[in-house]
Amino acid sequence: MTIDALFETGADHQADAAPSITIPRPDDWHVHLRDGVMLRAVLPYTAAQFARGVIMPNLVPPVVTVADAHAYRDRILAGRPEGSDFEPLMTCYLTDNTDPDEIERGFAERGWIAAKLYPAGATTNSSHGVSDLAGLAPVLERMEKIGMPVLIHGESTDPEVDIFDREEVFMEHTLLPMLKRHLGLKVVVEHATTSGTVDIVRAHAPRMAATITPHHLVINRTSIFQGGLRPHLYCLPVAKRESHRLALRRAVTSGESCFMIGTDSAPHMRSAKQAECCSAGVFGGVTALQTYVQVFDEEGALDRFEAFASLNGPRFHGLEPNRGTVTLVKKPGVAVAAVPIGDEDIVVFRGGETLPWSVGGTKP
Ligand SMILES: NC(=O)N[C@@H](CC(=O)O)C(=O)O
Repeated sequence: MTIDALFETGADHQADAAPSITIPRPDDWHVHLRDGVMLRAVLPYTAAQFARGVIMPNLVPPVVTVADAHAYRDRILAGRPEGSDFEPLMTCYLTDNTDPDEIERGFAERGWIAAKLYPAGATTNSSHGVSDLAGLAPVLERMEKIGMPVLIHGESTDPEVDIFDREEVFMEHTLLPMLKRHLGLKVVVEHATTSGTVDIVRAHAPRMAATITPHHLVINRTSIFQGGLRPHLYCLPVAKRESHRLALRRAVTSGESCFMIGTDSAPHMRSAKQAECCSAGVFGGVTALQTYVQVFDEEGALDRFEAFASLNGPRFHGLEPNRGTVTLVKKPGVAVAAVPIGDEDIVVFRGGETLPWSVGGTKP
């Protein structure tokens, strides 16, 4: 990593004068690319920011077989912009009927690198998820044996549980017992949102890790209601109170290897967000790196950005870091406000706002 802080003055040198940071190209360890026209609309943004992406399998119908994963991977590769070398890392969607042999076959063939566990009904397109966690034990045992990580959407689906407590209840009642039952299982808690979760992850590292989104580092639950209801800030797990946001910022900037990028970029059409019943998901793929690096800058931790962005994820998954580099520049920039799709569009998280950091050049 190099940090260039050339505080030259003079208009001619304005671009060169901006502080910048160059790191190995980062990966997005949690991204929803969808399919069809939406895939083709959003993929260029993720491919511009990240070298690889762990592709969430919650399509309709979900990615459950090795054949499904191969076919979806081919559609992603075909949807890449000209010249892009973006590499999709596939996942499979666990259900009550998942066959441990199919899981192992996909992992051995590198058809997928991990399996995603959605408790049934927890979030968008999770109705085929796992309703009987005890019944999943043979699958988790197999994954433990072959060293295949499970990526967990960690929220209780009990409708009696307050929505702001669902992650905490899941951790206490489901995740901690699961970790005890499967002592060798590699686990990623996806989109961690609470201080309790990051403490649990720390306590179980290195076999455990967490992805943390850009939006959970910059918004809290009050943001969702600031001046009125903000549907484009609604996602699951829902943002928590300020003390949790601050704990997440401490976690990502701590330098600990168990925290990694995972944008949870989750595009929904504007009409699905600005609706009587708003879909859950924040479309953060366009402004992810600008947001993460801003947070590290604000926390005085730019020297730790490389580990979080580019090294921790590959290390957890047993992959090499990327060879190319990306340069981020402390130069104000404005991302597109929305990405058009036919007659509609998808609203971009922090799109249209002046952000203090911009993405500079990428070297393959
Ligand atoms: N994060 C979200 O709010 N939504 C995701 C699903 C998920 O990861 O929970 C989506 O697919 O839209």
